[in-house]
Amino acid sequence: MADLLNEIIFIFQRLTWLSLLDLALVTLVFFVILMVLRDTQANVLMRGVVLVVIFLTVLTSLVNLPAFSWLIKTTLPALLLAIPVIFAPEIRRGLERLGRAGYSNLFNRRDEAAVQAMQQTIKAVVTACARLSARQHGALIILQRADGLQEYVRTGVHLSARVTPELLLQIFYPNTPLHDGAVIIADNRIVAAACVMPLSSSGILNRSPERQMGLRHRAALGSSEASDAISVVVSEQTGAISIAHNGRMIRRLDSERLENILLAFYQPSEEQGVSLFVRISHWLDFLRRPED
Ligand SMILES: Nc1ncnc2c1ncn2[C@@H]1O[C@H](COP(=O)(O)OP(=O)(O)OP(=O)(O)O)[C@@H](O)[C@H]1O
Repeated sequence: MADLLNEIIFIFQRLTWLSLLDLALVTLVFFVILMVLRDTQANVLMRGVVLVVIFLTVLTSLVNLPAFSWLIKTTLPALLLAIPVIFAPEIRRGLERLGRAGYSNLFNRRDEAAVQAMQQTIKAVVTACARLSARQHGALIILQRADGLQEYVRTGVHLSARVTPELLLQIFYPNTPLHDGAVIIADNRIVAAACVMPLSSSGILNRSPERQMGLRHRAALGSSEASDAISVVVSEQTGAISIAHNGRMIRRLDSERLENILLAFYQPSEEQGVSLFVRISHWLDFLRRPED
């Protein structure tokens, strides 16, 4: 312990402006990495790795374990190299998001027409969901945000149509050619129907009291894990409307709550409020669940 303290004092005594700049650059690199990995599964792994590295460094500096130290020194770089390989898709998405955030902040001032178009799209989705729910017609609607969904659009039937409740009702009418799969909405257009979305592997739906949740809900959750899209799902069995975002699902929404949540997601200046709002909704949903 005394050795460690001496080492720390030794390091502080030798601090210069240059070494401070050196430290600042390393901190900046870590900051950028964490920003890129924010809200991805790689972030959780990264935190785990950092904790393990800190723990092992402290352990090997406190206790003299030569063989163990050798093992750590030789395996750790390989482990660090493996992370970008394992999480290549998440890192790519994070970098894309970072690039787009800078671009949209600089050049994308939302005009009134864009806001109105977005509100109309949300209204159409909400109206369609309310009717689908009343008829107990299953539906899965994916609202694209910053992350592109082209790879999933390719799995479905290309449409490029205006978003209207009538069209959504028609698409999800049982036993019609397009009713199986998801509708993807991007830039206020229905770009495709009957799309195959990624299934969630997080197991959240299995851990929930509602074990009957099947593939449609897993696809809704999976889409929200694989991108920043918002999934709206109407259950064929119960007519219940749910929203999935960022790997979380808010269940049993009425039209008003659905509309409020969707509108909140599209208010760029209220990012903080959105997450708080969604968290509160999620919490209320959790509290309500045992009564159902
Ligand atoms: N990967 C997928 N992408 C998009 N849609 C899918 C996918 N897998 C299944 N679906 C849709 O989900 C339907 C099957 O739903 P299932 O009954 O298993 O789900 P559920 O979550 O229990 O929903 P519901 O409450 O509506 O029955 C399929 O007919 C198909 O339309």
